[in-house]
Amino acid sequence: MSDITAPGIELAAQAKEWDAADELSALRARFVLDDAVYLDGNSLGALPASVPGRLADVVHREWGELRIRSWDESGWWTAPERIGDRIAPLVGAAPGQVVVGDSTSVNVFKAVVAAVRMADEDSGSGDGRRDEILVDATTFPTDGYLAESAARMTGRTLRPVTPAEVPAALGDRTAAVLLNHVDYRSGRLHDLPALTAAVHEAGAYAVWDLCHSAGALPVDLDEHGVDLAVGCTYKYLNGGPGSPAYLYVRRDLQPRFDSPLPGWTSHAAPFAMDPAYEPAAGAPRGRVGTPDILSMLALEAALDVWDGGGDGGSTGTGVTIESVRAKSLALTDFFLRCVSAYVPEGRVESITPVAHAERGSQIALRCDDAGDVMKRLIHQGVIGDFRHPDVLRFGFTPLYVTFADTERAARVLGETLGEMG
Ligand SMILES: Cc1ncc(COP(=O)(O)O)c(C=O)c1O
Ligand SMILES: Nc1c(O)cccc1C(=O)C[C@H](N)C(=O)O
Repeated sequence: MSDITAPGIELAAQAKEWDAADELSALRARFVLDDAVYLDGNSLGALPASVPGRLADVVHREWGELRIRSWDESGWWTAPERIGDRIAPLVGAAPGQVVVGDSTSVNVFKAVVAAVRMADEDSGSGDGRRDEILVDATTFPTDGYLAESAARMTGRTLRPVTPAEVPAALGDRTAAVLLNHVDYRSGRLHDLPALTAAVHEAGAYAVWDLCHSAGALPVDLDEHGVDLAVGCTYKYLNGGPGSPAYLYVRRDLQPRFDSPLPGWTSHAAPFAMDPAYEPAAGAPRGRVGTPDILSMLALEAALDVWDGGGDGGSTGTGVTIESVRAKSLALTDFFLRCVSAYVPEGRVESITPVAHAERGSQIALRCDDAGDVMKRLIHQGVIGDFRHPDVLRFGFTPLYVTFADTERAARVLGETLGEMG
């Protein structure tokens, strides 16, 4: 039914030209995709083609045949820190500072409590003089819930403020600040370097949630002196549903990282089974219990996409986060251009900033009847998601989303809204 208009022909031709010139275009073949336009990688990344074979090997050989020996011989025991070191370059961290495990929610709790304990240690007496935790008032709810519990447990007050209000809210009462790098709803990218510097200026600790930025844009944790960071691996890192999250603890803070969940796998000598707890050195201090090996090794295989692996390296494509960011911005710019060409005037309003410095890798459009609109889009093979009460969210994963996908998504959106009147 699509009646491509003159601007439509021009946009479709433009998409074709950019796809042909795209240095990342070969990567799409490394994912299991169909004819649908998949713009929900900011919720659940697509399946990397390397994962099913690797998981079958883990199940049949490593578990089925080697059984208990795999903890050593197949490297299961050290998987959390080994895979942490695979994620580290994607978030600008030198090796030895990222450990994989648990959910983002659990890691938020560990990081916020540990940050407050460090603030207590700084003030000497541990008397709770720094009695406030600031939290992003617009955060994905789990971070707010966990920060509230962390505050209650450490005897602090939780103060929700928007990221823009953080500099003015900081002071000598602030112990820790929990922020999102990219807002899950609007797609707004917050100024991590400036906000981290402001938190430090106030003598407090910065905890960043990287769920919506890691794998989509440079984070540069080490360069900006971030204290602690957490993030999930099932969005832009394509680790699979419920794949384990990660925790970054800056190297010089590791000896002071006092986990509120000191499980036995974070012990310096776990197999000594010592009743007295002695924390491991380095990133493994952030571990809790037995790692979830199946999910973790699926994630490890998924990360092959980044280093030209997954196909034996035959394409030899080393993917840089900078090239991913450049394509992400080109895709979201192009989507906004196509939306203004195809969508009836005034029917949607972008709540994602136009400025590149303030944009993550998604476009969020405010739209009447957004829930109904998204159902119709999905029915026509354009998969985004709906966020209550009126937001259409479209996530752009540069590893597999094309410019042709982008043009088609906007065109179908325009047609759908045109039909709905
Ligand atoms: C910013 C942010 N933090 C945390 C989470 C969720 O964490 P968890 O993996 O613990 O469900 C999400 C999405 O689910 C998120 O978008
Ligand atoms: N983690 C999710 C899940 O288990 C089920 C459905 C959605 C999710 C999500 O990741 C939601 C996502 N963080 C968001 O930005 O809305």
